[in-house]
Amino acid sequence: MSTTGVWEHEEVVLRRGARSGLQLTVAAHSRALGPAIGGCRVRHYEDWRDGLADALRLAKAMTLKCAVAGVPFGGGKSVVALPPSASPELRLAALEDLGELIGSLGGSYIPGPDVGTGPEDMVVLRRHAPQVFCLPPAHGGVGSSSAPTAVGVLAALRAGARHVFGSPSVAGRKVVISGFGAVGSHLATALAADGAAVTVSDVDDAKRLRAAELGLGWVHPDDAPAEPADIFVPAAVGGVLSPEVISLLTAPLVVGPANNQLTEDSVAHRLDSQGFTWIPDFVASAGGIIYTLAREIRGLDHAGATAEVEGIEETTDLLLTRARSNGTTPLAEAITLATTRTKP
Ligand SMILES: NC(=O)c1ccc[n+]([C@@H]2O[C@H](COP(=O)([O-])OP(=O)(O)OC[C@H]3O[C@@H](n4cnc5c(N)ncnc54)[C@H](O)[C@@H]3O)[C@@H](O)[C@H]2O)c1
Repeated sequence: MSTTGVWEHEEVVLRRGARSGLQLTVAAHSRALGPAIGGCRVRHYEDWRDGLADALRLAKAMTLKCAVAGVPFGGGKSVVALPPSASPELRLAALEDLGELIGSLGGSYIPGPDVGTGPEDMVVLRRHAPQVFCLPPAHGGVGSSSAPTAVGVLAALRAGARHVFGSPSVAGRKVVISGFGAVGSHLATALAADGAAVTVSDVDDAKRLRAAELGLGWVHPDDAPAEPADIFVPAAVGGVLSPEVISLLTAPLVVGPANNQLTEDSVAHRLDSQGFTWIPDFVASAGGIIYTLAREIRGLDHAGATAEVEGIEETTDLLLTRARSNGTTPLAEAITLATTRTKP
């Protein structure tokens, strides 16, 4: 099972929105373990087919994420391909269209926020869809899952640090975080509080001031992978780990929340053979779904749900140990674990 293959999906629905005229995609990769869950991505693509490709890739990654996290759901994703500088009215019309499309699937795909959407947008989808995740607290949901996602990344990071440096502690370690957004800023403050020397990076240069206020270093995004560090944290967009970028990397441990970080699966072998330990993104970034499902489906309180997110440390530890003893990569071990769990 590769994470870059395209047509393995159970169901892919394409529709032109009646209100917006925009192209909508809902992809359900696998429902072997339960309904497909995954975020709703609303952004500009050069071509709507790039949005379709994104939905296919991301839905598959969600299948892996759910299976490794041990939650009874499958992988899905929805995408709205916006034109450049879409008006708020057009965006709202597209969300209404998408809600209607999701509603017509009868609960077999359940959306949550993703790039370009937030908890308030789930209120719009909920008008049509039987179920959504991460509604704002005022509407009965847990709201943004970026904080628990960061808790999960820190758990994976501790396991990685134990394997690479012999200690889970980040005190005195240099950490470079590429992407100073919702998850990246939670990570930066937590790691700095634990004694790490943190440098952040973002395409939005306006965030430089915030970094300085927090006493964090700053590096231009193009230079982030080459910045000398112990730990590199991809927390922006996917497709950042290419053979070219790896040739510049200095940090022996790479772990972060960005989805689909590798340009292709073979990059995992390249990372491994060049002495880097890369924790698969779908393992490290599962904190948001683990937390949200624990709260919204099982009714656990914040402490109980957070404790489940911390379990990512044990999962990561298991995968790294297996990779080391089997002479494989953490990606291969994670895919094996997911495949075992999703087999009929
Ligand atoms: N928020 C969650 O709960 C969650 C869960 C799982 C995975 N993720 C993934 O983690 C990543 C970060 O999520 P987020 O919620 O913090 O998103 P966000 O949009 O809040 O932050 C992303 C940041 O990355 C910056 N950025 C964009 N392109 C960049 C580039 N090329 N180099 C450097 N910076 C760049 C943006 O300006 C933004 O500040 C995304 O890939 C997301 O899909 C998030």
